[in-house]
Amino acid sequence: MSEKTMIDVKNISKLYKLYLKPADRLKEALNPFKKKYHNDYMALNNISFEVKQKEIVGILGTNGSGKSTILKIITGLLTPTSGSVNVNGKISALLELGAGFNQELTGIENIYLNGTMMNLSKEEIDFKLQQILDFADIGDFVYQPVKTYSSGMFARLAFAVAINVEPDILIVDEALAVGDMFFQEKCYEKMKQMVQNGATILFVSHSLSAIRNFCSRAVWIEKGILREQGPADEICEKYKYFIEQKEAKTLAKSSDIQDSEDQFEVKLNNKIFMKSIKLNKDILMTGEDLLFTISLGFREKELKYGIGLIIYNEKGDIVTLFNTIRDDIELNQPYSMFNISIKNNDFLEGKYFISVHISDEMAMYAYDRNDYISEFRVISKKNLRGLPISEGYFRCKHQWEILD
Ligand SMILES: Nc1ncnc2c1ncn2[C@@H]1O[C@H](COP(=O)(O)OP(=O)(O)OP(=O)(O)O)[C@@H](O)[C@H]1O
Repeated sequence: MSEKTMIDVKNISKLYKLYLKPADRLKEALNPFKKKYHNDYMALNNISFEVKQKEIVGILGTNGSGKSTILKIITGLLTPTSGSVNVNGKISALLELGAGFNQELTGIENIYLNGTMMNLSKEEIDFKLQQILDFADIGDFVYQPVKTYSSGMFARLAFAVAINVEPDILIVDEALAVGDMFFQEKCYEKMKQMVQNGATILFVSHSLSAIRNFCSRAVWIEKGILREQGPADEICEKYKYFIEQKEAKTLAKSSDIQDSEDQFEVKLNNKIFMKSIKLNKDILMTGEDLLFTISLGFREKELKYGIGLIIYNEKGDIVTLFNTIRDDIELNQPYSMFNISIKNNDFLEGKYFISVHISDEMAMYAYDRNDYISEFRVISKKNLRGLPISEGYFRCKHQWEILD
């Protein structure tokens, strides 16, 4: 492996000033006695790491730990409060879905817009256009404004552009999470090829299995502090154990919580945020009813939104998900409480982790994301001989027909 350093992050810190009300900013600026109207918040605290050429480095950490902030600093979208970043080559970044795209322009126009931003000439983009369209594979939608795209289509186009502009460094922030499995596989394959040809990849994901299978090394950032870095599987093991302990504590706390109490710290910037999630049971048998109750808070009333509940297994793979957008349920006014019920659950033996995402109605922008915020344990039902009724994570409802 080449030893050339492609990204050198040195002692990066990022301090945010948190104002309770927008007016406080002005009050502070005008106060003759320099009275402080804000709280300091260290989103990143003295982070250092290097990424060498042809490495695939995964960044992990719980929600709000600073993963996106460090990526934005590396790509130059944010300036650090202190420290320095040296980048050796052309970066192509897939950060928030939608960043770098103009919603009013068509897919094709956006390809040209993005190509130009990556310093490609019109001729170079003409040359790559077919490749990009083939990879995105979204048919005639490329002639429609991207605001009409589903989040999956959007991810396809954004990804197709990002990898086809031949970057030295590709930075991917959770962008693949919205794509379908087939497309994800295609992207992983393409990224592996890029690395063989000399590219370097920095990759944020909440999926431990994605980091374990895809990355050579991992950097774990927790609450703004670099907790560990090293071989991906080693760091994933440590992180998994950390999450388990953390969730055990959350669960113990959540069973004491009464109705009106907010389970999570209030997020000052979110227009919509999750206040709590409750489960009717945290240990249950296959076949019992499962009920999730999610309560939300709103800082704005005129919003369209969607809620998704994702269930992961212990490896971090998605077992299933429920999403109002995918279920064609329109939410266009503040509703403070939601029940999701699963009758006669089909889960098999194991521990399952829950994430709750609240997004805009296109699932492009996350108002609030709470990953691994709760869990439940399922005990498999046994058959008459005492054997578990099946193996795996899920047993579909089915019927045997004996025909002869
Ligand atoms: N513009 C901002 N002003 C104030 N605080 C901010 C701002 N942007 C981010 N933060 C805070 O900085 C912290 C780090 O945010 P960041 O988005 O980098 O976390 P993350 O690890 O990417 O989280 P997630 O996994 O939820 O995407 C969070 O607590 C967030 O609320």
